[in-house]
Amino acid sequence: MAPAAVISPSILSADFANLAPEAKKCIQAGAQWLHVDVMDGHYVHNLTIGPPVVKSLKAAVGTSAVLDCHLMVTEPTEWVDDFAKAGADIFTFQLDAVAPSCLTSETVIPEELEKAKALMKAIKGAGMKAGVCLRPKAAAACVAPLVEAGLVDLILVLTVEPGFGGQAFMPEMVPKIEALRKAYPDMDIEVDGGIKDSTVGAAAKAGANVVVAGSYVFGASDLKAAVSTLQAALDAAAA
Ligand SMILES: O=C(CO)[C@@H](O)[C@H](O)COP(=O)(O)O
Ligand SMILES: [Fe+2]
Repeated sequence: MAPAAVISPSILSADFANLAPEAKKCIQAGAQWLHVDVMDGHYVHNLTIGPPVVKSLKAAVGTSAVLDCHLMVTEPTEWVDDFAKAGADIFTFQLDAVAPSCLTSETVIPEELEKAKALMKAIKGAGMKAGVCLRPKAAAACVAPLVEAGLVDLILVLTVEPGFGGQAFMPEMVPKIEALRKAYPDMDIEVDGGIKDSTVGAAAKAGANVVVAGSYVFGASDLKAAVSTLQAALDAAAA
């Protein structure tokens, strides 16, 4: 069965002084997940959200939304337990943070592959779903041994360089989404970066079933209409 369509607004573009009401507005508008961009100032030059904020967000939304945590950090392994305790549902890490060979080769070198596998086992062992993120330069083929090992719950395709919201969608990432959907018909494939009314169709038609959108959703004059537009594009692609 094809995986369910999901909208995951990125709270990076929310008003952090009003995070709980902003999150609840998204849920009331029909969003099923909330995307939490975690940046450590090392992997990318930005500092955002850590476990205390995830804990408060979880307390505010309970089980009404999945907390979809996207970790752009240099040492994801160090954060598994803290995010699990805070209430993260999905822990997605940058594959190149643990396996930099994915940026220059279609095959991850064995030592790095073992590190990625150990991390994913730890994520699942801590009770979270394990996601693997491919930044634009990371080769799609590199996820194959991880999927074959049964460790991948979600593949996130970044359609911008990591670090900031509000960047332009990279259309050259569409073939990567298509290749992953062809290889993994039942996998949650998430697209993240520059998603709005004019770009969501291409990502959805290529096979993404989970769409992240930050500046489009929180910058909209009508947040509910923005979420509905994204949902309609996913529904049209699935039909
Ligand atoms: O992970 C990232 C950026 O590194 C994203 O989740 C962005 O925060 C999405 O923002 P928009 O491109 O939708 O404004
Ligand atoms: Fe993200």
